[in-house]
Amino acid sequence: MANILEVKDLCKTYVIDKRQNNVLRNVNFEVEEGDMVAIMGPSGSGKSTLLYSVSGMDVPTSGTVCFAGRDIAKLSQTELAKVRLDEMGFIFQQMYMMKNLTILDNILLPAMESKKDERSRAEKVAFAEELMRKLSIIEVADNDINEVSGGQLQRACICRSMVNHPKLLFADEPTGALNRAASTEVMDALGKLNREGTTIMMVTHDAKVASRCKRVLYILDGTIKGEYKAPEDENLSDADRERRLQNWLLDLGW
Ligand SMILES: Nc1ncnc2c1ncn2[C@@H]1O[C@H](COP(=O)(O)OP(=O)(O)OP(=O)(O)O)[C@@H](O)[C@H]1O
Repeated sequence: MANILEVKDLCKTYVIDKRQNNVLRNVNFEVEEGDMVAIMGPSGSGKSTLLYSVSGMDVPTSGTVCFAGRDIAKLSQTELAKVRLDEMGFIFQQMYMMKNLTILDNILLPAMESKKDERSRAEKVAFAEELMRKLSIIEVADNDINEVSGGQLQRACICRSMVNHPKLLFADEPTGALNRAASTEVMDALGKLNREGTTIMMVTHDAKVASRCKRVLYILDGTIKGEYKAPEDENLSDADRERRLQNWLLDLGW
């Protein structure tokens, strides 16, 4: 499989009141097409900064980020905005949705903005509905955003992030605002999309969530301290997977 993301010697420094905060220090990693990677680490270790720096939402201080073979620092603002709209999907802990639109219309928004393809509105609607059916939320298509559960709303955000067929889905604490049952629904949805070929990179502090990923990168003080590969044995239970990851994290001082 080809690499969809290649990160080399990535550094990010914030300067506040002349004090330097070296938040990311020479971070190196790759994400292959079809992968599902979790970034874990203590609060303040740089997880979100890393996600934002590699997805073009923030500008690194130094180092390179190659997305689908292109160095994103070399793209103009317009080109980067187009790449982010057409080729990347984003899911956040806070589920930013437009209050005056239905769930379906919210999901359609990025498709309506995109100039990538020649799909008619009817084809875009059909695809949005297909995604909603896949993630079991088709029954709330015409609901307002305050007429659905937290788990349904986050699954709607996932549909919205998928509507332009992204090459890579970025998620920042996608289950952070959800209870355990809703969190399981969301991880089931992301797992299903990954098995169908979607590449996913997410930040999470939750080992149960991370244990559903194929790889875990552990970041501490802005440096990747270790990489965990989930066992491929399909007979392992979810509890076993979580226990193994927990043990690995404990060894790293989690
Ligand atoms: N825009 C910013 N300006 C200045 N400092 C920032 C900014 N964003 C983040 N930081 C600092 O960078 C460091 C890492 O923050 P970051 O949000 O990446 O950590 P995190 O691992 O995602 O934490 P958490 O798990 O608590 O969300 C922190 O010290 C934070 O204060």
